[in-house]
Amino acid sequence: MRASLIQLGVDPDESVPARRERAAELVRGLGGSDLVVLPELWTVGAFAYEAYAAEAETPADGPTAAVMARAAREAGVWLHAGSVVERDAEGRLYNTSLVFSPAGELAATYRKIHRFGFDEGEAVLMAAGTEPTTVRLAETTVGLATCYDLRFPELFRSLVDAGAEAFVVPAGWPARRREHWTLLARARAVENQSYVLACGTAGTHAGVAQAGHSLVVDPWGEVLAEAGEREEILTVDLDMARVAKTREDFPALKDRVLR
Ligand SMILES: NC(=O)CCC(=O)C(=O)O
Repeated sequence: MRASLIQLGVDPDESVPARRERAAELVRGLGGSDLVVLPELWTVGAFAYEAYAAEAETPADGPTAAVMARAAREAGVWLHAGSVVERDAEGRLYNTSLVFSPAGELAATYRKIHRFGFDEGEAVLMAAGTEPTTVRLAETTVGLATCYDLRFPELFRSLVDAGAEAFVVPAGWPARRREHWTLLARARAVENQSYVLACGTAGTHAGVAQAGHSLVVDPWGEVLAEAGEREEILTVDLDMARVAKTREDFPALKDRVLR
């Protein structure tokens, strides 16, 4: 599977509609990939809490879904379009990831389960998702997680139990905890003997400098590709047979005692 991660810059001087169109253009340029990934809340900015409500949309037919569905279709790729601020029928907000098929159909959504901010920001403005989610794409079972979820290994283990061979993790991770980002992405890959595709944002929004450093980690924990701090696209060929091979050669997952 050829996967491309778009480490998008979130610049407060660029309007959300302009960024949507720019992201769509980047997706259209990646037509040779099987899967394209965008970061967490790249429209509004993960830390731009005061803008969440104004930018909230519906996952099925909101402005981001419309532009991303078209981009997936025109590029002929599976598109993990990162996450948007979702508003549900009761007015609750969620941090919701959207996955589109190459036909431009919404194939999966995932509401972020672990909200960041302790007693402020996302943790109080958003409701928590409750459903660990996998999606079958390009002959691969992919587990979905978002940013802060990376700190909760039990979520990833539940995704492995549901068949995940790779995890896609869109994020808006701050530069001041970059070491944690890299370490946790590698840990989730090693302990679950799975690929990790972790796609963050670049730039500074709401006064929070973003880490960038999106990375792709193989099931042995090796970093196959890592971005710098600026906007960048990573393209990596993943040998999905390596998941089964790693699990067979070093069968630690079979030695689990606690379930
Ligand atoms: N957007 C986020 O979930 C940020 C997570 C974070 O900053 C951290 O876990 O550290």
